[in-house]
Amino acid sequence: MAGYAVKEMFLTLQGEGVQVGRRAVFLRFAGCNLWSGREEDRADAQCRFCDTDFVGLDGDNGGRYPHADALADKAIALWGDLAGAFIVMTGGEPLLQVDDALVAALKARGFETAVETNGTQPAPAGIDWICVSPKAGTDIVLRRGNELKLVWPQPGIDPAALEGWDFEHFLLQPMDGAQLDEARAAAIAYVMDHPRWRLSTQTHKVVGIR
Ligand SMILES: C[S@@+](CC[C@H](N)C(=O)[O-])C[C@H]1O[C@@H](n2cnc3c(N)ncnc32)[C@H](O)[C@@H]1O
Ligand SMILES: Nc1nc2[nH]cc(C(=O)O)c2c(=O)[nH]1
Ligand code: SF4
Ligand SMILES: [Mg+2]
Repeated sequence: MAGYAVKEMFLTLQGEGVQVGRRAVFLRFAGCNLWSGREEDRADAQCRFCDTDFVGLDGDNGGRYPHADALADKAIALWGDLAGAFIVMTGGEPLLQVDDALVAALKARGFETAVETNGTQPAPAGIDWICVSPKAGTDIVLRRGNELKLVWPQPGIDPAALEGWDFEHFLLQPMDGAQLDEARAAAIAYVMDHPRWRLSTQTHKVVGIR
């Protein structure tokens, strides 16, 4: 179907990664290629630890946007009349939907653009900040960008094997879920032994914002 399927769009602070703490519009696209988003499918999905509801168009400012200008107009309205407009495109898997027209429409409104992606899809040119978060057992085509943010622990991925990829920053993000305390301890221990890597905490969950 034509246009962009958006789960939700809201103003918050970037909670993760090297850009943590920045005021940002979050544009969450509906749908992902590694999980249907239905709980009954989780155990058989390629990505089984997802912390996000990306199903449907029913969130704040969600819906089907017919063209890039409509989506970019809503995004800049959410940012408001301040300098330094910054947008993070996420999902779901944003690179199933982000295209040249959307990147151009966001830039025309003054946005600096960022994307959070699982790396299985190529990225259109012109995105200012690319965060790739690889998932074990998937074919990663996007092996360059600004930050590589690996959810940890993930059996089947050796961080050392990723260090040759073309990223400025390498981060381990503890896997949220029933074993979060153990995951955080494991991530800290890994970083203490491997200083090329740094810890990414999901700060939005700690401070109580979206
Ligand atoms: C919900 S994903 C959406 C973007 C894209 N599909 C991806 O996976 O990168 C956003 C970020 O949250 C991370 N994430 C998902 N579930 C998580 C969990 N249970 N604990 C920690 N990080 C998680 C992902 O790895 C990714 O970096
Ligand atoms: N505040 C906040 N920061 C985030 N950084 C990445 C997120 C995501 O779900 O992609 C996220 C999110 O959901 N909320
Ligand atoms: S790839 Fe991203 S959006 Fe898709 S299921 Fe995994 S963490 Fe969730
Ligand atoms: Mg999130």
